[in-house]
This record gives sequence, structure tokens and C-alpha cells, in this order.
Amino acid sequence: MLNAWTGAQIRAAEAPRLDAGAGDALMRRAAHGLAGAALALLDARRRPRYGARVVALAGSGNNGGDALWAAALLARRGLRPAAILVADRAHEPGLADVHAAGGDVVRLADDDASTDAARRLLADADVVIDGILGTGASGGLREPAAGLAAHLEDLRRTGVVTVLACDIASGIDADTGEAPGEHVTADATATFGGAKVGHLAGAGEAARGTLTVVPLGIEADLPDPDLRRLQTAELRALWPTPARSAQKYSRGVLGVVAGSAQYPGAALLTTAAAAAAGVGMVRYLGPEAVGGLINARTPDAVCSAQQPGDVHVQAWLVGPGTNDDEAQLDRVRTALAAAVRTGTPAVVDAGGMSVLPEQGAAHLVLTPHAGELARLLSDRHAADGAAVERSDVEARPLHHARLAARITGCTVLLKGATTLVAGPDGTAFSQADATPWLSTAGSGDVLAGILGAVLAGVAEHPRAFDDRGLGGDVRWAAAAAVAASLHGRAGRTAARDPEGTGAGGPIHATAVIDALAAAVRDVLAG
Ligand SMILES: NC(=O)C1=CN([C@@H]2O[C@H](COP(=O)(O)OP(=O)(O)OC[C@H]3O[C@@H](n4cnc5c(N)ncnc54)[C@H](OP(=O)(O)O)[C@@H]3O)[C@@H](O)[C@H]2O)[C@H](O)CC1
Ligand SMILES: [K+]
Repeated sequence: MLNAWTGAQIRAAEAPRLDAGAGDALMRRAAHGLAGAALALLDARRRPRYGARVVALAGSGNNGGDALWAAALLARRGLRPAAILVADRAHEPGLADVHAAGGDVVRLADDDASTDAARRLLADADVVIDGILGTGASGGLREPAAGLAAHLEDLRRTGVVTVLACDIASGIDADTGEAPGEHVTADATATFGGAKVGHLAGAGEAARGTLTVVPLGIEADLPDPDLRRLQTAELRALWPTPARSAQKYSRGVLGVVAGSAQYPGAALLTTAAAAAAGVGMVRYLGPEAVGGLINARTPDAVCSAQQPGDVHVQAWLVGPGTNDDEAQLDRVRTALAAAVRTGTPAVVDAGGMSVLPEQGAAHLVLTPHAGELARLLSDRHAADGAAVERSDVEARPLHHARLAARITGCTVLLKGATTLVAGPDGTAFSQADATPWLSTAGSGDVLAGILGAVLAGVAEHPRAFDDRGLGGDVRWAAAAAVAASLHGRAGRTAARDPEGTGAGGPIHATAVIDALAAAVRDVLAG
């Protein structure tokens, strides 16, 4: 499990040591870890350490201090240090050490001479340490730092320099991952004391590069994390796997109300995905014509035109492709009312969100994309009557996912390059296992099917979640994170894009279903 805290939580854990006058020692420890990360980056890029040029971009605070001290430490390892001061003041002890190490120092101002001098230093750099802003930032980068950051990105993107962020890429909000303005993009980040929420959400995920956590000795004083990321070990433990005595009912039955005679596709994809995920049984409720199509692809699904009150299930999946069929929407309403009344977990996707009960529950898991979440929040007048736009949600995904969870009382899985899951109690998970190739029609239906299967399994076997401190209502958010991860991993397998960078090639939704079993086997094999 990768735990992440807000900047404020980290600073609170540091406070007793700062009060005891150990601030410098903490910074020295941070600087030492930062210098080690710089050496590792040079090694990884097969660049010689001796004689390599390290340039510290230093802001006015301790983030800059870490970077300056790291550059001075690297001078003792044979590197050539330099510093670009981007504010009117700098961390004096760190600057003194760079001077003492014979480093070149440029103070950036709003003039051509200092800008040219700074750009020459960057062009000569092997590694640039971004120490402009850390957890003390407020708002995006200001000029002239913002202009220099844009120039640095041109150099980084073309491979001229390697950028190492100190604690967090400057201009990224450590508490949310939002980028209020210009920000640095790093090839790697060395962060101190613990990962920050801003490393795992919003623009911060793509801005950080590979993440290294440098221990500061404050770890025991950290509170419960603000956000968590399930990793393979947790996915293996939490994926519903059958006991020796299992039979289809003990593995969980999933009731599916999806699709319509005009739009049967969502019904086919959700039921096939749930079956591929290994649910005990799929019970489809909808038009007989759709049931016939489903059985051609998924003969093990039990299909009928019954009503939700006629069947007993361990989880519901409602909403995909039901918008144009009043009988289906009535089934959705009935299933949701039963889910709330009986505590049966439900995936509520697409049209299902437009008929949500006014008072939801954590075991109802909504699965919107940014546009659907904007519409939901606008309908619930979340912004004091102002409309919430898709772009608002994309700019502040964690904020809006948590807002929707609080307003609806439901668990909210906000789909995106990084999938965020927010529980109504403030719980949050962030999963980044996907591939850009998953941005294709039907991908959301497949996720809904996988999630329905996981929820049906969790309802029957919650123990694995309880044993990991993920019990109670948190288990619904954790189950959604598990489903999002396996959906992403199946997409990477299908696209042959193991790192999720967009390598490999195009896929369609049924290819993701076909790759799911292999992705689950890979996780279970560890
Ligand atoms: N707590 C510790 O002792 C440790 C801290 N570590 C490192 O320190 C930073 C946090 O340092 P801090 O000085 O609190 O804050 P920053 O360095 O992030 O910011 C410093 C100043 O920057 C100015 N500021 C704020 N926002 C902006 C902006 N958008 N653009 C430009 N400048 C900005 C602000 O000064 P102003 O008065 O000008 O507003 C800030 O004071 C942490 O990230 C670690 O790197 C150690 O690693 C561990 C111990
Ligand atoms: K930084």
C-alpha cells in the first residue's frame, strides 16, 4: 500500500522536531536523500558522475534550502554545482555552501541578462534539482520562475537535461495535485517523510516522474494517510478468490439492469465483463431480445424480463445504456431502493446516476467520468447554483470526487488517467494502472462489470478487507479501487502497453474483457 499525506500533515509531524531546533538536521537529512536521488538518476541515464553539472533552482524557502545543500553535497562527489535563485531571497546556509563549493550562482530577475545567464546554466546541466516550491507554496509559479520552468520543460522533453523535483514538482499543490498555473514536470521526485497526496492525484501524478520517499525519522508520528494507493500485494489479497467449498451462490450473484432493445451493447459488455471477472452468477434483467443477445456471448448469464424484487442477489449493477427505456429505468429505481433498504452493494453507472435516491449510502458506488460528475454536481447545486463544468472537474478531480461523495452519501469512483475513489467519510484511493488506449467506447461498461463482480464477492467475503483495516464502509471504496486497478491492468495487457505510457496499440472494450483473466492471474501470482 502506498500511503500519502497532505503537506500540512507532514509539517505537523515535523513540528515537534522543529520546535526542538532540529529543523536543520531534518533538512540535512532531506538534502542527503535528494543528492542520492540525483546520483541514481545520473547512473540510470549512464551519465558519468564526475564532472556532471548539477543546477539547483532555489526558491525563497526551505525547499530551496534542500536543493542548495544537495548541490553542495554533490560537489564533494565530483559534480560541478551551480544555483539559480528565482526569488529575492534564498536559504542563506545552503547558498553559502554552494559558494564554498565553488558553485556558479545566478540570481534570476525580470531582465534579459539574468535570464540568458540562467538559460546558459540550464543548457549545460546534466541534472536540474527543482527546489523552487515545496509544501509551503500557495498558488502556481510566479514570474520569473514560471518562464524559466517553461524553458526547463523544453530542455527536459528533448532529453537535454534530467529534472529531479525536491519534495514535489514546483507549482503542484501538495495537498491535491492541482496545478493552479505553470508547473515543473520532473523525471523523478525525491520526497521527504512520506508521499504527498499531490503525487497521486490531478496534474501531480504526471508531473512527478518516478517517486522516491526519503525517510526523515518522522514516520512514526504520521497520522492516518489522507489518500492511499493499493499495490499488487493488496490487490492479490483483496481480489475475491473462491474457497475450496465455494459454489456459484457463495461467490456472489450479480444482478444487472443495463442496456435496452435499442442500445443492447452496454448489457453485453457489463455481463461479459462480470462473468470474465469470475462472479458466481450474472442475473440480467431486461428486454428478452437483449437477453438473447447476451446469451449468445455469455451463455452462463441467466437472463429474464423479471423485476429486481423477483431475484436475490449479492450486488447490483444498474444504469449503463438504460436511459431510453422507461421499463429499464423503473427496474433501476427499484433495484436502487432495494439496495439502500437491504445494504446490498450496487454499481451505479451512466443513466443510473440520474435516478439516484436523494439519500444515498456508501455501498452505492457511482462511476462517473468527469462530464457525468459535473452534471451530477450541477444537478445537486453543489456550486451554489453555478453550473459545474467538465473542465472544473478535470482541473480539481480529488476535490470534486470528495464533494460528490459528501453530497450524495455514496462512494464515487471518478474515472480518468488516474482513477480516484472517494468515500462519503473522506476515505480516498488513487489508482493509476490504466493505459491511454482504454479511452474507447464501452471501456466504462467493462469497468462497471468488473466492479459488480468484485462487490458481489466482497459482500460474501469481507474478511480480507477487515483484516487490512479496510472494513466497514471503507471496503466499498477499496473494492472500487481493486476493480479500477484490474480494469487498467487488463487494458495494458490487451494493448501491450505494460507501463501505461501509450505504447502498444489500439484496443476495443471486448479485448479488455478477453485480457481480464490473464491480468487477474498475474496479480494472484504476485
Ligand atoms: N519543515 C521543515 O523544516 C522541513 C522542510 N523541508 C523542506 O522544506 C519545504 C517546505 O519549506 P517552506 O519554507 O515551508 O516552503 P516552500 O519552500 O515550499 O516555500 C517557500 C516560500 O515560497 C514562497 N511562495 C509561496 N508560494 C509561492 C508561489 N506560488 N510562487 C513563488 N513563491 C511562493 C513563500 O514566500 P512568500 O512570502 O514569498 O509568499 C514561501 O514561504 C518542504 O517542501 C521540504 O522541501 C525538509 O525537507 C524537511 C524538513
Ligand atoms: K520542488
